[in-house]
Amino acid sequence: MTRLRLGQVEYLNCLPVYHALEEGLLPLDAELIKGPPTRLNRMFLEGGLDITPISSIEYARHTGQCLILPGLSIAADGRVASILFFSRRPVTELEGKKVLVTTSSATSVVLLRVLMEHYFHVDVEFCPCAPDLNGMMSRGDGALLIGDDAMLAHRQVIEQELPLIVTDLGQAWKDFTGEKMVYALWVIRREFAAAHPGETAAIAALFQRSREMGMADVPALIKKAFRRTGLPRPVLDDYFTIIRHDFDQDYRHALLTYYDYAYKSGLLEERVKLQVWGEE
Ligand SMILES: C=C(OC1C=C(C(=O)O)C=C[C@H]1O)C(=O)O
Repeated sequence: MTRLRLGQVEYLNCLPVYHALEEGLLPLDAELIKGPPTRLNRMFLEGGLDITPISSIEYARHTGQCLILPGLSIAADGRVASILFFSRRPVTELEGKKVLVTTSSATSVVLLRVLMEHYFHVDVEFCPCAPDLNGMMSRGDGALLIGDDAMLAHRQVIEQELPLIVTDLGQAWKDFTGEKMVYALWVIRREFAAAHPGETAAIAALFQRSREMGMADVPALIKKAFRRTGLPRPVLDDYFTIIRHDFDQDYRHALLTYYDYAYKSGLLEERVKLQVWGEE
């Protein structure tokens, strides 16, 4: 068998799951490929990765190619702190305005579109843009950022006292639907799972173990996250409390609710069934 090619979102949200693997605390014979979500999505869908976190909206668009690894996601129950919309005016006052959306995201761009249509009731123009708060705000009236980019931009707003309103889309989604939100899922290529069932079982178990070990040593996560981003420790402490990696019934229900809205908004062509490895 050729070496497993494993994707890793290059944000802090993945640290709890990958820390033990990165540190060699668990054995992993795989090539780790880091990148922003949209790059990993593309690589996986082109066959360049065997297992990766994928934006949950991209899973829905390509269910034929993937199986979900059980018990794992990138999610939050309400406020998420890393999916943020920055605007000069309240979101409800943006009718007819242009907003910039980070090219690193797929799920959250659709989440923003759904919320604009069904919750904030405003019609805006969406333009893709590289993730850079200042550049984005110079080109429009709002900016969507995700991951570390969002957290660092939020710091900038606070430290420089920028006159921007920061809307947490996880919180807005919760206020709207009462649901949690699942931003990404770990998926495995169907062909890979069929050809290598033993390795698939081993890697699914390894991820669970790694995540348990990561969450059992939050101070180590915070130390590493501080080295990587320079974000204040209380911010990191808060983040590792609210960012979740569960995929139980509540999260599945929440994800299907999100897919329903994406479908209603014409951003998904079909209704989706979740296909989880080991449950087929
Ligand atoms: C919570 C997050 O989850 C994610 C959001 C994604 C998206 O919007 O497509 C994809 C992967 C995750 O990184 C985040 O990036 O902050």
